[in-house]
Amino acid sequence: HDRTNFITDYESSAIMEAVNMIDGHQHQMMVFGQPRTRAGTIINGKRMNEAMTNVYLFSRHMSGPEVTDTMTRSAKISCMATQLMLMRGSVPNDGMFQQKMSPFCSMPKIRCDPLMRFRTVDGSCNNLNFPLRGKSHSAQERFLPPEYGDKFNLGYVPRIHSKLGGPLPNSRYISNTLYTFGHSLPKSPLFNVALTTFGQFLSHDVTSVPIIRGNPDIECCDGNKPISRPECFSFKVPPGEFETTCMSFVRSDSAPYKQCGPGPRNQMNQATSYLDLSVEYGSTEADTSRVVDETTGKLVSGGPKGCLLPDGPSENCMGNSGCFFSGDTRHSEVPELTTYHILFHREHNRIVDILCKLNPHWTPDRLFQETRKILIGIYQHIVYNEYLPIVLGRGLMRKLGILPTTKGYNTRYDKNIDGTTRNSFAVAPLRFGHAQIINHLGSANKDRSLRAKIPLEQNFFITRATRDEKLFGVDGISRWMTTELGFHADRFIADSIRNKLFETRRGNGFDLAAVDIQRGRDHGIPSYNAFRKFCGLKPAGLIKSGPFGLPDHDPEAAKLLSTIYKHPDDIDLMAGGISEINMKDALVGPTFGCLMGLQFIYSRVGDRFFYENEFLPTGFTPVQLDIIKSQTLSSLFCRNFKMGVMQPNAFVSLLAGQQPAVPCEKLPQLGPLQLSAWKEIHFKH
Ligand code: HEM
Ligand SMILES: [Ca+2]
Repeated sequence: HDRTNFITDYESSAIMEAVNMIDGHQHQMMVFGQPRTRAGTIINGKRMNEAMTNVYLFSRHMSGPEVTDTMTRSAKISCMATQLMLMRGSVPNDGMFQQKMSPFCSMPKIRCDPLMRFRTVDGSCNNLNFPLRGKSHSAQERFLPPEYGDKFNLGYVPRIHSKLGGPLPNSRYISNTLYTFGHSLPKSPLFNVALTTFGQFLSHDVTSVPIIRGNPDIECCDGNKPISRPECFSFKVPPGEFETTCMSFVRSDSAPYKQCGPGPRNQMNQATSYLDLSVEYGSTEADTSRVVDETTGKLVSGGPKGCLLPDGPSENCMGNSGCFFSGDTRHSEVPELTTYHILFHREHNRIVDILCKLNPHWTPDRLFQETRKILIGIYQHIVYNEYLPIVLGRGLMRKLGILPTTKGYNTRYDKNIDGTTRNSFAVAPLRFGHAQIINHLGSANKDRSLRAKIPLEQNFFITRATRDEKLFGVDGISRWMTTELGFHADRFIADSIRNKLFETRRGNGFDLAAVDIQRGRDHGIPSYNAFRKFCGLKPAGLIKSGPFGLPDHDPEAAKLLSTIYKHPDDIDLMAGGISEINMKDALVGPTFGCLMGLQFIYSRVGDRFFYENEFLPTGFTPVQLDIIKSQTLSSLFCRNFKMGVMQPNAFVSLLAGQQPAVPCEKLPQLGPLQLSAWKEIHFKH
């Protein structure tokens, strides 16, 4: 009994001390109630890097400070109190710690309604025993415990140390070496920009990690000099490559782990982890109420003819062509991505119109929910039936048991599986798509001939091309992106994002490939070799190709890795994974394949509302399910854009000569005839 009291004292005093420290610091960081000062403006006589504005647009806090700041505060207090206790030589007791943290813990205690027919907007209560699993604004899960650089491994310092002592190699140096030297196949022989961008759309559905915010926006470079403050992790770039030799990097924001237990920093995911089109519908009730017209159940539209996304605050985009609004704030990162947002937006509204005629007695809310459920079903089917078989290979999908059947139920739900997005998955394997990005944006005519073409870097967060119906517009862009071949998914990264990401003038941009590596270290992601072992793959013993070295790299990549890293256990997951030889019939190597495979098992098996589940009334009836399973992405394109003709497999370019173009009428339909499976027999009393 005495001992318990003794521990209680330690927990309480560490937590109280942490509260004072964090609140004091938070106060310094934020001038509450003041208008936000954006990057690019002049502060203390100095102009901040304008391209930072774009970084803040991309990695911003999607919800108001009341959501994220309280969440971050709890996480910081937990982490700091853990550190204080460890410094004093006491080990935190989980239960006691959580109990003492509860007044400062902003994780909601949720009660679920087991009879709830539709998935919640924020992902909570998907798992009835663990309501917070996969919920928006919570910490990502991990495959492996973090490896940070500070004494107690709590995340105050990112992963920075080599196993042999000294620092890890510089991220820009890795990018300059590994991502440029050698011979790339210039373009994929088959796959188009629509495949690349679908990956981005899906990424934004499952992960959205904000960077730490201050007011004014945090600057992490002072000219050539990296600024030393806890929020910063800037890195050097060689002279002459960018305007300055400092590349600004702000660390990711954190969220409490479970109910604010003791432990290291864990990064926050603002999106719901589930494949639930939160990109479109939002990840909080507040977001959803902004995108839905509650008088009709439709999504609010905008644009001159009312068939684009609604207008959003112009400060959320660059340029002077206005901004849009959608469930995810990154909608205008590139116009191809906006096109996907508009694709699903239009399909939602089209389905509402039909269901409304079939079921005139349905309320707008019922129309919204039923349509959302149908569209998520179609989307999940596209992810598992069309997208992932290309990325992971059909054979591996079958082996993992995640290939959908063509008809009927395929229930694999397991309430013990956690569908939450894994940190390392979002920071490395899922970013393989960055290698597929090409250097320009285009638009095509109905015969798929090129109509216009502009450098990609002129389009980041600029809505001009999307709105310009004459030259580009969603019709022109969708015809182009289903035709234009993407880059081969290998270790070579396009100039548009490796040297010009977010630039507003020559030289002030970013290197996304280097940032990806740096982000992995920021999140404490263990090394490539640690994940090889986790996957049951042979870890590299030496840094060279062959049986004793890197078994899944070609000699050229292995040689480059050996010039970069001192020790095989230093290799960053991103660098080691993306430079592997792709698996047969896949776009990723075995390590990324393993981690993506696992995550996509969890995303499916851990989702009680997964479309293939035989769970009524949350699931579909057999007839409804077969209609969902007949749908393809190409039919969605056809229904919502002026495609004229279309190839049956939307991701394989017509230029590949593998499939004939067919008239849209030949593709699967989803009209009143098919949707009559949703007609409800309504008994009048
Ligand atoms: C032109 C297209 C794209 C641009 C400009 C872009 C840009 C970015 C940027 C700036 C970040 C944040 C980097 C950081 O600070 O850590 C990011 C993150 C990410 N990107 Fe991309 N990206 C593009 C396409 C893609 C594609 C095609 C995929 C996947 C197939 C993808 C997957 C991801 C993922 C998973 C993240 C992590 C997001 C998070 O956890 O919040 N991106 N991207
Ligand atoms: Ca989601």
